[in-house]
Amino acid sequence: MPTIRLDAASVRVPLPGRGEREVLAPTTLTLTERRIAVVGANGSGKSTLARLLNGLVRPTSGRVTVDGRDVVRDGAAVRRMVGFCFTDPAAQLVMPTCVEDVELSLRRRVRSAGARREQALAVLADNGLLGHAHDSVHSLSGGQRQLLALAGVLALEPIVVVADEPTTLLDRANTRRVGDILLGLEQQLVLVTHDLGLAARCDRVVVVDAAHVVADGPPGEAIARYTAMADA
Ligand SMILES: Nc1ncnc2c1ncn2[C@@H]1O[C@H](COP(=O)(O)OP(=O)(O)OP(=O)(O)O)[C@@H](O)[C@H]1O
Repeated sequence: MPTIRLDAASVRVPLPGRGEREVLAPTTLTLTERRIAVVGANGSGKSTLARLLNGLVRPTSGRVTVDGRDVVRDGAAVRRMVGFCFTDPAAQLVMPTCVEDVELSLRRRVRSAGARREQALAVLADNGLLGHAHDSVHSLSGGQRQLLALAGVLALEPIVVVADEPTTLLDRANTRRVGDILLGLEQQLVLVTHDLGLAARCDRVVVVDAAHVVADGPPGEAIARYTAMADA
C-alpha cells in the first residue's frame, strides 16, 4: 500500500476582520493501511483532512506526502495518484451523457477518440453502468450517479481513493452498494463517513474532534471512543 504522511500538517483559514481559525491543528499521521475511515462530528475538520491528501487544501504549516511526493511541490503528480470522490456527484459529473463523462476523465491519458470511447465503455461495464452509457447523467438515480462519479475517478487508475462522505446522499440499499464497492477496492481508501457501520469495516479509524485527531486505531476501539464522546 502507499504511505500517506502528515508531518505536523495544519490548516488555518483567515476570517475577514476576525483573525483566523484553526480548521486542523498540527497533525502527524502515517497511513499505510488499505482502508482508513475518518469519523467525527459536523465541522470537526474531516473534509479538510481529506482534502489535504490530494492538494485540494494546502497545509498552512507542516507537510503532507503521498509515497514521498509532496502534495504542494509535486501537486500534479499527487493528483494523478490520489483520486477524490465528493459527497455530491454533481460536483464532478459535467458532461451530458455517462460515456462522455468517463471520456472526459480519460482525456489526458488516452489521446485517440476511438480508444477513449472503448476504454470508457469498459469502465462503465465494470461498474454496472454499460446500459446507461448514452443516457443523460441526470436520468440516473442518486446511487448510479455516485457510481458513475467513482467510475470516472477509477478510470484514472489512482493508487489512493479519497472519498468524502460518498454515501451521505444515498438510501440504505445504495449506501450498501457504494460502500461495498469502495471497501472492496484494491487501492488504498481514505473514507470520510458518518456511517459507523462502514467505518467498522475499515482497517483503521481516525477520529477528528474540534480540529484535532482525538483517537486513532483499530475500528472497535476508535469507534467506541467516538460514540462515548458523541453521547457525552
Ligand atoms: N475555507 C474556509 N473558511 C472558513 N471556514 C472554513 C473553511 N474551511 C473549513 N472551514 C470551517 O472549518 C470547520 C471544519 O470544516 P470541515 O469541512 O473540514 O468539517 P467536516 O468535519 O468535514 O464537517 P461535516 O461533517 O459537516 O462535513 C468548519 O467549521 C468549517 O466551516
